[in-house]
Amino acid sequence: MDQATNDTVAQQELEHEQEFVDGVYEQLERSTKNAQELAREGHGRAHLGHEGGLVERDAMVFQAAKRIATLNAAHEGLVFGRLDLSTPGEAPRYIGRIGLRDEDRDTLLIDWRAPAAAVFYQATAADPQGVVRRRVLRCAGAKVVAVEDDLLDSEIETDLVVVGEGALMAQLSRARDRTMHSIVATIQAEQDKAIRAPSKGVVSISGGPGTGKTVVALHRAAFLLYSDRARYERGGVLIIGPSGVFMRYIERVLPSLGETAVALRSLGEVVDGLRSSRHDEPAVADVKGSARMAELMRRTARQAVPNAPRDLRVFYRDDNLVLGPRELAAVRRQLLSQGKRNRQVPRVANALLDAMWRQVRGERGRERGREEFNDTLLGTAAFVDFVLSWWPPLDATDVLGWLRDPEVLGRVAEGVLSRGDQALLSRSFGPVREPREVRTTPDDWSIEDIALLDELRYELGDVPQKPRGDRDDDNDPLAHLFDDEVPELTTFVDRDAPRQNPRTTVRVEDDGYAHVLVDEAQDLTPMQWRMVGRRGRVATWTVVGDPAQSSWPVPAEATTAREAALGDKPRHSFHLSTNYRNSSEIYDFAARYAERVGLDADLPNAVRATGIDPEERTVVDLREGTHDAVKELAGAVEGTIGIVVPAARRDQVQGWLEGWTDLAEAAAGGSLARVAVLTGLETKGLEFDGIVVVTPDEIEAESVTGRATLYVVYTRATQRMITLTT
Ligand SMILES: Nc1ncnc2c1ncn2[C@@H]1O[C@H](COP(=O)(O)OP(=O)(O)OP(=O)(O)O)[C@@H](O)[C@H]1O
Repeated sequence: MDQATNDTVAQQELEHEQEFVDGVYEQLERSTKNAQELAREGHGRAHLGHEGGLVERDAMVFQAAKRIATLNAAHEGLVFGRLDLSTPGEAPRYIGRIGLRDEDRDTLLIDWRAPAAAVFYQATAADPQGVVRRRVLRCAGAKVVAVEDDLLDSEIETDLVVVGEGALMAQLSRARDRTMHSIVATIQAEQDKAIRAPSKGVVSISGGPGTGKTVVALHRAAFLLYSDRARYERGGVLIIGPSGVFMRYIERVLPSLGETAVALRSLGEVVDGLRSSRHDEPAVADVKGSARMAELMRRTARQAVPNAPRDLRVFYRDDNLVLGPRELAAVRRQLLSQGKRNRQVPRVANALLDAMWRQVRGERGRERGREEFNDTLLGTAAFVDFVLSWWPPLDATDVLGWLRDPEVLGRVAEGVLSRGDQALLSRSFGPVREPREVRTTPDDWSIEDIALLDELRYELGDVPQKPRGDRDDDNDPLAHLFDDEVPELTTFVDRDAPRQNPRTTVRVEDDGYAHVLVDEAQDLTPMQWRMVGRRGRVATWTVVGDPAQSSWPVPAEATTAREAALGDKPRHSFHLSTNYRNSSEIYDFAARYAERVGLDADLPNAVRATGIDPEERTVVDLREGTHDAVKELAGAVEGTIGIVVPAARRDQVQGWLEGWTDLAEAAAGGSLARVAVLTGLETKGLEFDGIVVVTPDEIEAESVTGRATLYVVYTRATQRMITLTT
């Protein structure tokens, strides 16, 4: 066929597909209207006047709202695939982001996750699995702009035409914007296997940079929700990634696949009510992340409250009752031997009463009996105040704050941390604060502290919930402490604690999920594995990572913690071997670096060549050199540009960038929005069309794992990379 004929054929195919796609969008409109109608009808049920009507209403409105959300989310690129099969007379199958039936309930569009769509991803020329032609439709909104075909079975006599250059290459060469996109149209066979792996135990997905680990893991989450919706929607799916920037980068993928029932959390946001985006400096982070901190937290959770009263004195009838430090220490030990500290809150008063009752010798006191003794003391303000300040319900943030006192830190760190490590911790926590005067704020905590706080939450336990209904008040002299009628003790937790401390955590028993997906798993510290592990005790897991990109200095310790978190669940491993991100020139450069510095890297195969090698420049003036490099890239690439800098230069370079007005003019759209300044660690998981690496040797020297970080940096660019050395 000559070129003109080729173009005509391609045009005819486009028009033909457009007709089909138009029909699908019309059906989408009808389905949305039907769902809205259902929602309205559901609301009507509430007027039926009986309770069943309300239940029905809730169920109908809920189902309708879910359907409407799915239909709305599916608009962009709704139809993306078509399969022509070798079975004579079988109509082509169209594949979409969601499944759709027409008014006669006949299948119009197959959900990409359905078994009938699997061959779309798995068929190859070597093993066509009954597929003659696979077609990818590229759409802009509802308009079909291109079709890309693969003829898989050339043995079969067919009049099907084949157009396009290949969907994958077209997809890989596109300009990058600030968010990750779904790859439903071009999932590759090895990726598809990991996505559709059965939901048992732990699925680990490994592979070098840019092999699609993140995007595959997200599609797997969507697949699990589709294949076992009741279980995963009810139990929840938790997705953990390294940073807030990364979470924002990936957050659109799942909604674009029609899934919204997923919790996306960075490592600084895993604990409800706490949020941190600040890392400690590497040396401090190494101490805080180490498994030794578990013992330190255990000991801290058992310390006496700083500034708590040291003795309790009450005069009862004829006796002067005194519990001094020794007696109080014995009561403390006895309470702690019965379980977690906060769980003992309802028992504290009784334990103290027991210890004091033993001192009642006077006849008048003995005669009146224990019950009256209890009533009298529980009605005494001094006693109640003592209970509250000696054994208050504790929040993890308060308890971690105790370590600001070097004396407390020295006590709990004895034999666990060296003096040098203790000094690092002290410096990071800052000076002692007056309890209850200067409260801690969320900004006080680093990402590394969040895992310590979680450890403390579990060590402290929850204050038992107020017993309801089945309380045995007669036999439990303290049951009334949990009754609304005794305001002081009850409302301290309910009212004062949340007001003074907006970070009061929810109960630990609410933490579990049905599926936990950990991305960039090679970077979790042992303490973070403990934190994440607690969320997935009964969950199925997907664990994604590349050991060569790890910035944790003691891999063996992290492996042990990871194994403990995953327990004895069965494991299934998948390995991805093609780098879809970097041009082959850029990846060759990165791979050579990895070999040179002795990283044990898993080197994937980069499939896309651009003919442009990365450039290593030596500059006299770094500011000017950076400016010129960014300007050059702004002209050369359409999408995002990353300026990667050592942490110590971040503010400086950010300042330069803000002053470069000529760059804003040069950048497309007259804005610098597509240019970002990041540290090496912050680039984890992200990608940019162009990268300027400012002083790579300084990035490498920044931490003991600086070489792995620099390798990560070298594998972020899709099109162009310039390194600058002075
Ligand atoms: N089958 C595919 N079709 C189109 N694009 C793909 C495919 N697989 C991966 N990509 C693209 O390749 C890029 C890299 O993917 P991703 O970020 O998931 O890789 P990764 O293995 O997690 O990388 P890293 O470990 O380096 O952070 C993304 O832009 C992704 O959309």
